[in-house]
Amino acid sequence: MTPPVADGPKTTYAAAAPTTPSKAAVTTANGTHIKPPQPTPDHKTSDDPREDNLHLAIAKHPYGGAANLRDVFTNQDTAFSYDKRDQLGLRGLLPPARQSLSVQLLRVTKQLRNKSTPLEKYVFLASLRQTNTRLFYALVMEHMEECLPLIYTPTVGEACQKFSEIYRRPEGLSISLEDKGRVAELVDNWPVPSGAPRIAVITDGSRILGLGDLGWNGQGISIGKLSLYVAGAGIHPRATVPIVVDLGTNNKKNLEDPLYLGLRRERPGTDEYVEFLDEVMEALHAKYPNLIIQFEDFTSENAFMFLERYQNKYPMFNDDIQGTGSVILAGFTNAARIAAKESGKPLWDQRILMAGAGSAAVGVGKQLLSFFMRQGLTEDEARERVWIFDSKGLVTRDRGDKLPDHKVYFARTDNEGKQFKSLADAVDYVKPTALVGLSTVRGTFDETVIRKVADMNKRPIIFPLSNPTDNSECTYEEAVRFTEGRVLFAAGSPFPEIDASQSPTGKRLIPGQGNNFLVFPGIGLCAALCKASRITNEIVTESALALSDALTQAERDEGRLYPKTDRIREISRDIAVRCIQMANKQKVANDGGYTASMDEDQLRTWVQGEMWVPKYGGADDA
Ligand SMILES: NC(=O)c1ccc[n+]([C@@H]2O[C@H](COP(=O)([O-])OP(=O)(O)OC[C@H]3O[C@@H](n4cnc5c(N)ncnc54)[C@H](O)[C@@H]3O)[C@@H](O)[C@H]2O)c1
Ligand SMILES: O=C(O)C[C@H](O)C(=O)O
Ligand SMILES: [Mg+2]
Repeated sequence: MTPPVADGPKTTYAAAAPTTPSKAAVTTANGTHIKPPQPTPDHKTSDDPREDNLHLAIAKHPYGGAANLRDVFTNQDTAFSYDKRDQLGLRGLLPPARQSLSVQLLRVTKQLRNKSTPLEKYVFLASLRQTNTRLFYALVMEHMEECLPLIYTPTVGEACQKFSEIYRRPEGLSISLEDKGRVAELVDNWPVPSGAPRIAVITDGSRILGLGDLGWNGQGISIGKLSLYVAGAGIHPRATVPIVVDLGTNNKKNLEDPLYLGLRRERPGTDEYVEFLDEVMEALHAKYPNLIIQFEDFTSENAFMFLERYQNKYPMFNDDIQGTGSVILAGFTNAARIAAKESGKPLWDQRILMAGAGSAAVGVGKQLLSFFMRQGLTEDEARERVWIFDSKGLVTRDRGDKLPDHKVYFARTDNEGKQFKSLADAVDYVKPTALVGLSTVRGTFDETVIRKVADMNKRPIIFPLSNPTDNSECTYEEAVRFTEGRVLFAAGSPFPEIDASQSPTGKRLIPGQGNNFLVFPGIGLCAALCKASRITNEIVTESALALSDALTQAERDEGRLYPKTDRIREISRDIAVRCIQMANKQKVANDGGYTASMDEDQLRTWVQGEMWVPKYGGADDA
């Protein structure tokens, strides 16, 4: 993600030999025999030099010497062999000892653990990524559960709030409104000598987690999400582009902060905004036609507007609407199965009350409809089982305020003129089996609310999903205490487990983390590998079903609703496989029939082989 050395000739790349399953001819649905396409070394579907696959092998740096130490992708630091040191002119530029990646890992793990605050750890990890990318990813992958809350929620939230203050080196692409009319030039400046970037995460910084408008500082979110694409789905780090579109900020604190690195102006009106985003999307797509663009942390109205505007035009998706919808559908399905089994009620007999009516809540609400519809309910019957509640109360058609478009679909018409201003009153009225929190407000699920839902249900489902941790509608400890340990729980940010000795049930209790990071890497991996021309709603729903199916019996026995996070690569691979199959079914895969020609096992082997692994030597070596 960090640009390579700015001066000197560019690093050259060559594609590594891909792993391809051996295949004989296959019979198509219409009975003709086709030989699977013989993939070129990088599965190119055209001769366009930008159509590289995920393996971007790095050849020797032509200028050698110190350039190899400064290029974050080729740097091996103390692991450079003595031969390589001679070959590259590195003698004398490194300490005499030669150490392996595993010894380097011991050192950086120690250095990480010696930092006292999460933010210091974040800065340490960012500096490592900006110095030796492979070592950074090896560290993150070896200690996934420890590093995830540092490079992602909750610490990434604090990092974004202080992003200008903790700035060390530029990372990613910053496209500001002042670049209007010349965005293509900026995109051209992105340093990828050969091979194309495959995944971009783009934010305008206007709604970072539950922390509001952070302006340019939101770039930390794009970087954090893409780190998970690499660590969690094996996208090559060189193939990722974190983007912030800086249109100014309405955050006074930032505007008055002398260290703030973004544009010092307030945000423009919608027309200017849309015109600018159109230019950005056109420029990115023109240069990189297969680039998958993930929209992240836009204010809800803009999130919906851009999804509608671009989803049938570019390979893009909105993570907060679609990724969140998918991950919650998966966890909810798993929770509902447990609740139904223990209560003896039918699986579809769920009533979901959502606190929050923004992009995340409406995205989740819409995705949850497919849960009910798979049980045989019609769309209208399914919709009747979802209530949304915002800062003004239960969302009804006759509440008296003008509802934005995205709330209208779930606005109730069956409330007989009654309005419900407090969540506790809404709980009495709705009698929910499940509470889903996407309100950004800590304490929304207070003791009264949780106890009411606990009284109504044998196994209440409570998902406080707002991020970061301080914005979570309730803590795990509270949910457990107020339900005597009966809660089926998932939160957006990680919460600690409850030890058997502290647990009201006498058993160890494990909270779920219902966060879109469990699905977006797999969706993106699918789209990048099959060169999807669109990311359809069906692909997103398939990612939820694949995630739900990924839970093992051992994980179910532990009471988990989601797979363990240290299995993220396996999960992303399996999600990618199912999504590629769906992409082929929907004819949006654009790889010349290559992935369509494989059966599921072959596809899994191939996807696994395409996933980048941080190591020295081999294709990636300097
Ligand atoms: N877990 C995940 O994977 C995930 C994914 C996406 C978003 N989120 C989180 O969801 C939150 C919301 O995101 P968004 O884009 O929808 O934001 P948003 O600001 O558009 O929506 C917030 C909604 O909450 C409502 N609200 C405010 N105060 C409330 C209260 N006291 N009670 C009930 N509702 C209240 C608002 O009226 C609004 O409808 C953020 O904190 C974000 O971090 C989590
Ligand atoms: O970034 C996250 O942790 C999840 C989600 O996309 C959010 O906006 O909160
Ligand atoms: Mg988000």
